[in-house]
Amino acid sequence: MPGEKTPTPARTAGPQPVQKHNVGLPLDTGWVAATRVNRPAAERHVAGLAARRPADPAAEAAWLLRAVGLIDLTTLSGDDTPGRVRRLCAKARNPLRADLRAALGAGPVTTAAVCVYHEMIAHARAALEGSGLPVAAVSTGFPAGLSPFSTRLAEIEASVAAGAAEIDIVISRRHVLLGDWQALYDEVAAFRAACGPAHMKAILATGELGTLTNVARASLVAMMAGADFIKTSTGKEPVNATLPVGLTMCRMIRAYREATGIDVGFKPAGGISTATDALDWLGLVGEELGPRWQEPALFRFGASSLLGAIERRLDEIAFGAGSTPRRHAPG
Ligand SMILES: O=C[C@H](O)COP(=O)(O)O
Repeated sequence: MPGEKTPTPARTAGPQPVQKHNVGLPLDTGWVAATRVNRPAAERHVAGLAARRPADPAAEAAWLLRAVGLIDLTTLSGDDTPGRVRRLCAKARNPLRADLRAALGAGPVTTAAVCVYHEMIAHARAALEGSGLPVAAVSTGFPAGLSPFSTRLAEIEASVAAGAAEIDIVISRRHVLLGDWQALYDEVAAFRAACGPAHMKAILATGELGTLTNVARASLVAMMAGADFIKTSTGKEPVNATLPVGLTMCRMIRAYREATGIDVGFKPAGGISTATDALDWLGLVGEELGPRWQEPALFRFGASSLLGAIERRLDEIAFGAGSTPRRHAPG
């Protein structure tokens, strides 16, 4: 692990196959009510992932190269500037140094996308021109999702018009906490309609949903309402992506697929910042959903600092321990 076999070292750089939209289902409240999750069982299950990380450095490097191609490289800060976004996009186009790729025998690689606030879409689009890399925009009053509903819809429409190919919406947590599944369904379905041709990722903000049962039910309702991806967190909650939450969401993606034949993508996000985190998440989706969920059409890491950590670990593998301080600025 993570997965049945070592992957090809690096995915081809550039545009990736686009997954068809999830057409959704009418809200099935019976299915939602019957869905429950046992937290101790979920915690026991994910505790085994560490033991299944790749044992040899070549396999680890291959999985880490795979992980680079799955990152939605993100900046979501109040002090974002066009210059910061341009530097981020340069990194997305060319995430690993040529000497490091050569030492690892890897071909060209890019991240999966760049993820920014609405105001930065035009700058990201300009900086990514010709690369085929999509721009994802967080939306609907990210991160809290508490602006007026009409404003949230207008924000989606403005971001699609500005060229965002992927829209990361946030749900109203209160609908989950109050068990108002119809309100959640209606909200996500309206967001889906506003996205038009853009792919929609539904951020559940799982750290604010209280229980894994709520995470499972919210996942199901978001998929019924047409989410193309379900995403754990904004990165701004006190608790962001955790493996028990990830297991729960993967199991719901599997259940939805078994019931409908529709593949919904998964995006863990928030606090994923080490190479071993990346290996554990890839192991989880490989075990629960299979190798198609280790490709960018169905899996993304939402992360601002994961790429640097992977690069440092690949450096150690390629050039030996002690290489990192010479090659990377601290931090
Ligand atoms: O969607 C992406 C997250 O906001 C990134 O969170 P992070 O800064 O903890 O990696």
